[in-house]
Amino acid sequence: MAERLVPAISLKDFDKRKDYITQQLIEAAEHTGFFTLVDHGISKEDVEAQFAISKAFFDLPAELKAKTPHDNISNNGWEYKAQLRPSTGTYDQKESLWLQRKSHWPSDKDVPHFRQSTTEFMSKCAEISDQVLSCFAIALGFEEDYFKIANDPSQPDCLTQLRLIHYPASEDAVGTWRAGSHTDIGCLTLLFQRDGEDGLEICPGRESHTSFAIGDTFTPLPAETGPIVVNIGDMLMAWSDDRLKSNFHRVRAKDVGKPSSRYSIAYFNQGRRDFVLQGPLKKYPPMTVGEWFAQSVARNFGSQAKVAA
Ligand SMILES: O=C(O)CCC(=O)C(=O)O
Ligand SMILES: [Fe+2]
Repeated sequence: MAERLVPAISLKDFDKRKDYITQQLIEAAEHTGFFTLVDHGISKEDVEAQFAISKAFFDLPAELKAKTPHDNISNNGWEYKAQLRPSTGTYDQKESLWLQRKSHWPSDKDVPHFRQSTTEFMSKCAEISDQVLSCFAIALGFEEDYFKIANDPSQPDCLTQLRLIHYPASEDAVGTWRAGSHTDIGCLTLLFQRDGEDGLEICPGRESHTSFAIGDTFTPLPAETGPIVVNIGDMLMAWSDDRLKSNFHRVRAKDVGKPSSRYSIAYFNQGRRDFVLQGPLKKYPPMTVGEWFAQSVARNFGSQAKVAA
């Protein structure tokens, strides 16, 4: 394990401080890889409320969760220990619910206020993502709203998703991978954690030397309710002509004792399917986000051929 700096970047007074925030974001993205956002506009209470909604869903009996089944084509819905990781050769020890604005949602009868609260949470995540991505757009030499347009979640072809995740407590989890090492396929991920539910470990893309960072050095990133952990995905790496590297991360069960449950929430900015993706230096040929995704899924998941972050 290595000590690594994970800078905390404040989004306070974003419009007034945008130039300075842009400098901080690009410095962090180019050098440390991971960073956290504070003063981002989602209160700690709102994050806790969203986690409470997530827990209420995962506490439902399996037959009620299965009313929102996972669909391999859209990658939306509830999956239980179904994500096979090439890095570990085993299934991640977790269940998750993938959502898009227009996907199939759990009913409010099963989880009161689920849809409205979660939709509002997604909108706030979209606003924060737009702020960060507009800074990256400027630094990369794109128009300021380039990523906002490329990633507009109100458009029907937008692939952006929210993922509620639960790693169940288990007697036999010691030494297992709750989530195997990977980079996210999309553009930019906002990750919410809860106080005390550690397990996330990171390895910046710049410091990894193997295809899944196997054998590379990882650093634990302690869980805290409030700050948002941000990581760059493969799509933004391609879109920046590899200037901003995607970052490896994994979730490990504790080595001793019974690991308690862990909840996390990830918001994946994944672009609009029909948008043509190309970096400002044109290092790679132009390709639609949809084509790029299909290639990336085949590379990362081979025969399992399903979209997963
Ligand atoms: O639960 C976490 O902290 C990580 C989740 C994650 O990496 C993913 O879903 O891609
Ligand atoms: Fe991830």
